[in-house]
Amino acid sequence: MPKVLISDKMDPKAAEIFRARGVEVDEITGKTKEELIAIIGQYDGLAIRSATKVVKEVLDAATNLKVVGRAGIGVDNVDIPAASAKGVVVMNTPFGNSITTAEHAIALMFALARQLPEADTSTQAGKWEKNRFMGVELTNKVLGLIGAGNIGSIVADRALGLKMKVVAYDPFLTPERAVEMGIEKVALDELLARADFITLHTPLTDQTRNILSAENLAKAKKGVRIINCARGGLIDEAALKAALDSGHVAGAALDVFVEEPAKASPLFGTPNFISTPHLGASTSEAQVNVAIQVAEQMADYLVAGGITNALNVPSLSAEEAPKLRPYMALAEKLGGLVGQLESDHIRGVSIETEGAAAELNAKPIIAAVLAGLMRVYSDTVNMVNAPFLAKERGLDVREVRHDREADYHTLLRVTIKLEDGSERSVAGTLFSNSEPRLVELFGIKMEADLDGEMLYVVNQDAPGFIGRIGSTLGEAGVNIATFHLGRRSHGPGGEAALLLSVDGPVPEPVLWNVCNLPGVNKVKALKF
Ligand SMILES: NC(=O)C1=CN([C@@H]2O[C@H](COP(=O)(O)OP(=O)(O)OC[C@H]3O[C@@H](n4cnc5c(N)ncnc54)[C@H](O)[C@@H]3O)[C@@H](O)[C@H]2O)C=CC1
Ligand SMILES: O=C(O)C(=O)COP(=O)(O)O
Repeated sequence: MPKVLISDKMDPKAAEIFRARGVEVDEITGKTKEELIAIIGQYDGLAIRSATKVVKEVLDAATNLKVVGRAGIGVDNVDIPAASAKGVVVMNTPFGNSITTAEHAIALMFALARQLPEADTSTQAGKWEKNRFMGVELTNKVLGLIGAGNIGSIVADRALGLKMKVVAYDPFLTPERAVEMGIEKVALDELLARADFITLHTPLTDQTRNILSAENLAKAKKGVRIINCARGGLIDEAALKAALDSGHVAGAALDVFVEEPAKASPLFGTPNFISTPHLGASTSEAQVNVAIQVAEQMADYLVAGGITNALNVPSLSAEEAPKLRPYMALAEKLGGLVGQLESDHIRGVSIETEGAAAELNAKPIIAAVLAGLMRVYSDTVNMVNAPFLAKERGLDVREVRHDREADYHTLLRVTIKLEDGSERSVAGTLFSNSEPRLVELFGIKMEADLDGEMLYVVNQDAPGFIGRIGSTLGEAGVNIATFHLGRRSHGPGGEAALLLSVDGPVPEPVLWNVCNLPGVNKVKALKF
């Protein structure tokens, strides 16, 4: 039974779903990195929010881990390249908390416009400072969105309802989408020059880090008010403090900080500064949404191999999965065959599909070929890390779809390009739409199941050879389960190949005996 650790506070629905789906679950929150490293080895899945930092050292200790599920959106607390290299799927729940977070941004915008927290503190202190708190109206003000994705577009919609004018800086926002949203797409400098309020809704990346730097804050309109419900690190906090002190920025509301938990920021106590402790996603509705989604997605993967909302591997929808699964099994076997036969000299691989196979989503099929191919280098290779490892090794991976009449209703061909420029190709099909079957091996037509322990023999076609190999194996107590043969030329006497499946591994001395039989050119034990 797969086992999941929930390491951040999560709605109880998550644990309920895991258990209902046959996944064992432990909820242990608030662990330090060292404590997490000590226990992570026993888990197949790790369900997190923003507090758990899934860094490389944690992943290195996670010897059984298959999936990290983020009950929320931002995954900057997960080392995704390290997870990919370890073959761990990283998934999030991209929509479950977006309305809630957009509402928090709007709440903070109102709070800034009317100085609500300070007015509340003063009133409850019995001061009744009616003349101290003069606010600004939102109607007709310009709201500058930095990032107009899911959350940004909900903020825009709500702001338009408040009769604000919305401008957005987002290099990936198409002009058509901007028109559809009723907003104006602008360059960052123009946004800075025009916005009365700026709200940030981008992920934290190398491009967005310090997007509101000292320089950009200086370009902002005097009296601007800034809201950040996205990530600490998007604003230079020291520069923001200086701009608030000088009055260039009239107010700032931060839900997120460079360092969290933020317990001693220089911003604390600054007039017109409002903060919340990363509450953007904290409503009961959003937390139920993300808990249900993350548990369903992780259970789908751990129990049934379905992949939804993964950030480092192509998705496999519930509709696609049953159709693709036999192809992925075929792809992995063909990759495994060429990998075991030619592991040392492969420079490139081309994956060709024809017939029914050419209609399918090729990404999972390619990943499965690469996983089979590279399993010879490490038995921890899987569909997640295989494309990553292939890239790291400089393997040239190509996909070709053929739209032509073929001998088989569906065919997958894997061709490897070797160091010396030569190519070798294997091909397979599906029998009864579900059973992977080899149909061609390095130019020799041959039908075989690639399954269990096998022996590959290349020999000179000559009478009596099959009898000799049968007796050599029989004398060593190796039972032959199936026997497949083919030859390169149509007539006798050329190169022939044998694929035998055997009931157990063939011991090394027996392999040598087979190798020493007259006419044998090559022998290789294979395992599928
Ligand atoms: N405070 C909180 O509790 C929460 C914070 N978040 C944060 O909000 C962020 C945004 O979430 P979504 O809107 O769902 O993500 P999204 O992926 O739908 O939208 C992000 C937008 O940022 C844009 N973008 C990327 N690089 C950019 C750049 N260099 N300059 C300008 N725009 C750029 C993208 O094109 C995209 O449109 C998340 O990455 C997460 O970090 C999300 C949920 C809750
Ligand atoms: O979903 C996100 O990106 C968030 O930042 C929410 O964070 P949380 O799950 O509340 O720790």
